[in-house]
Amino acid sequence: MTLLEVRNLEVTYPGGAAAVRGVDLTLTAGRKLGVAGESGCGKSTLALALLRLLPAGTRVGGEVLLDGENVLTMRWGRVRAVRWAGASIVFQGAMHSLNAVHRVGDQIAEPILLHKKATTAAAARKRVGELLEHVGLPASRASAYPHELSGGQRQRVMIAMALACDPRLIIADEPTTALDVMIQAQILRLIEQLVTEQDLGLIMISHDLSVLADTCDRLAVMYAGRVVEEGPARQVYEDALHPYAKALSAAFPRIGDPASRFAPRGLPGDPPDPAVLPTGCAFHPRCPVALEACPVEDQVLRDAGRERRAACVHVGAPKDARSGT
Ligand SMILES: Nc1ncnc2c1ncn2[C@@H]1O[C@H](COP(=O)(O)OP(=O)(O)OP(=O)(O)O)[C@@H](O)[C@H]1O
Repeated sequence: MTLLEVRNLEVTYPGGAAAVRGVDLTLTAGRKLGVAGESGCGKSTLALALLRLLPAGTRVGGEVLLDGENVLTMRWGRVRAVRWAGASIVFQGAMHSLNAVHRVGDQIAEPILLHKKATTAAAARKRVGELLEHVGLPASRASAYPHELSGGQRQRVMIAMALACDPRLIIADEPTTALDVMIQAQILRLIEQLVTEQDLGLIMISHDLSVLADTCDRLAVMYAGRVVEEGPARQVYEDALHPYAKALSAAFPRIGDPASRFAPRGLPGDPPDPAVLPTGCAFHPRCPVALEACPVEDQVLRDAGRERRAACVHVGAPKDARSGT
């Protein structure tokens, strides 16, 4: 069953930065969608837009259908009910997301009481203990302050908090970026396990394509606010169709491929300023296979077969148009 359907989502910040442009995404319960791309491509903006967490004055268009209800047009009272209980976000860097002066148990209990998942303090404490154990921490850690926990433990607390009101969708924005590799792997396995056990939907955001390819079923690669490629995660990672997705995946060394370890290929140039985007395909100034038409014609996602889509003139184009300039 479709859990989340994003249709033609557009986000423009005050000042004119077009951070998300015409994004369409679909997610089914129990499935994991990765969203990848360089810093500034609009990943976090997309996550924030899904739960209407963007700053006042931001222009948002399109539809975000969560269990069939459009989050973008619902009343604020309903939005507050949907946050935590319908969908919740795990942000990167738990130290900044947790309040340093409150015990972590009290912080997890807050949404539980607010959303009436427990009506007494004792029942909320019991639920906090269960949640902590569920994410691999002893219930007794509820009395700890954030600084008394390791980075991995704090991120487990954030995950427990995200699960507190039994959401159907978890949005994890760089959930392991601040952690060392061993702990990162543990947290990723935990998230995967919880998603499968509880039949949740997961949107995981990362600049690291290899992490997403390992964790997710499908992968969407963003560039300048647009999804430029979307498809089965391993295929997009190992055999990308869009030149940007190809460059991004080549930037990560592969286990078992010593050549790629020593020669990661970077992409020249920087992503464009979303307030002043290049004409045509926004990737054309950096694209190694741009054609004459690319500065003129914008590209949208096109069906590329085998459940894959890409927004490139070379995908689904007639053969004689495929020679690069
Ligand atoms: N509050 C804001 N006001 C104006 N512009 C913003 C605001 N927040 C983000 N932006 C701009 O929107 C664009 C997308 O930012 P966003 O944080 O969504 O990218 P990202 O892909 O998540 O990057 P990162 O990986 O660095 O978090 C960037 O150019 C950023 O500068």
